[in-house]
Order: sequence, then C-alpha cells, then structure tokens
Amino acid sequence: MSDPHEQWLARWREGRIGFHLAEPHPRLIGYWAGLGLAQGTRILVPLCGKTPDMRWLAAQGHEVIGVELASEALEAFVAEGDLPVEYTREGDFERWKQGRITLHGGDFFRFRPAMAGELSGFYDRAALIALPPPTRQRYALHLAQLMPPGSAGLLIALTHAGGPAQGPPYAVDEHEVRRLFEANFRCEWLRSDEDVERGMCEHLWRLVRRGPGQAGT
Ligand SMILES: C[S@@+](CC[C@H](N)C(=O)[O-])C[C@H]1O[C@@H](n2cnc3c(N)ncnc32)[C@H](O)[C@@H]1O
Repeated sequence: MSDPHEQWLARWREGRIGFHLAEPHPRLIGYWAGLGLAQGTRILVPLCGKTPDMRWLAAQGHEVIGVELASEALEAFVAEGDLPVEYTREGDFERWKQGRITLHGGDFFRFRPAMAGELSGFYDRAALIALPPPTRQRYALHLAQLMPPGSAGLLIALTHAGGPAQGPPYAVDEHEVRRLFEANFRCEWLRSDEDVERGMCEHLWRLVRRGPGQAGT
C-alpha cells in the first residue's frame, strides 16, 4: 500500500491517530494573538484532521477553513459540535459548514484560492511535518498561492532528538523551514520546546506572506 492518500485514509479508518490532541495546542493559545489578526478574518487550517484548534480559532471570532483528505475526520469533528451542520458537494470536494467553521473534504493540493475566499491567516500544526520531503516543497508553494501578501500564520515544526528519522512525523529543521518558505514568507522563529519523553523538539514559527517584489534574501 504505497498510495500516501490511502495510507492516511487507512489510519483514520483504523483509529491510528496518535497525532490527534483532545485539547487546543498551548502554543496556538499562547501565540495566536501576536499575529494581530482581527475578529471576522478568515483562517486556513491545512491538513486539519479533527483538531479542536479549529474550534478554538472560531471562538476567537475567526472564520475557519479546514482542508482534510479523510471525510471520517471531518464527520467526527462536526459530530462533536453543537451547531447545525450544512453539507454540500462541489466538484472533488465535500463540504461541511458548522457555525464559523467550513471544512473541505479533499486533497489540499487541489484546493484553490477561489474555494478559500479572502484568507488572512493560517495555522499549521502537524501538516508540513506529515508530508514526505518532495511533497513538502509542493506544500510550501501551494500555501504561498493560497495566502495573500500581508497574511500571517503560525507553523509548528519538529525535529527528532536522535537526528533524522522516518516519518511521519518528519523532522523539519530551521534550515529546511527557511529553504521551503523564505522566498514567499518572512520566517521568524519564536521558540523551541523539548519533549523529552517523545524524544522530539517542537519549533514554533511565525510566517508572514511577502508582497510582490519582497523576495527573501
Ligand atoms: C498528522 S495529521 C495532523 C492533523 C491536524 N493538523 C492535527 O493537528 O491534529 C495530518 C493530516 O493530514 C491529512 N492529509 C494528508 N495528506 C493530505 C492531503 N493531500 N490533503 C488533505 N489532507 C491530507 C491526513 O489525513 C491527516 O489527518
């Protein structure tokens, strides 16, 4: 079974979702306000799974746009919410809308700017680091296509204590974050946190989308 999409769908079917956290991520709670994004602005959560981070963002007054391959994850997410759900299909994508949260079920790389609407921010936890090396370059470019100049986001990357290891999660160090994103985003490292038990270190970044003519150095 080498199809990466099928591998993720199988994980969801079989409940192998150790990456899922029941509570909003502490770094999201601690650092989101620092981006200065107003209430009502629209935030993209790529490869969202069923993370409660989306409900936390909606509770801050944002419109939230999640994109996820596994419908199972998105069905589980809306089932945990209290508000009524509107379900539609559009081309390759299924769509669930619940309050301020709209979930697009399908391949992130087929998700187009017109489907997202005017985005102001993004939040990536366990999205970039879920992808193998060649796909990460594609991801960084696709994110840049979706995010307009001046928009900003948080990225949580990760390294393994013992050096590179097979993923997911894949190790993505500072050098790689800058190599992938610097051309289109100003990258600012915010902090690193070691998780001794898991032998990993999480790195928090703020990324700001550059405008035309502001290419990275
Ligand atoms: C490690 S999980 C992280 C989920 C979520 N961000 C979280 O913090 O719980 C990565 C997710 O990406 C989804 N995924 C993988 N490839 C994808 C793609 N091409 N398009 C959309 N979702 C994808 C998987 O199904 C999985 O739910």
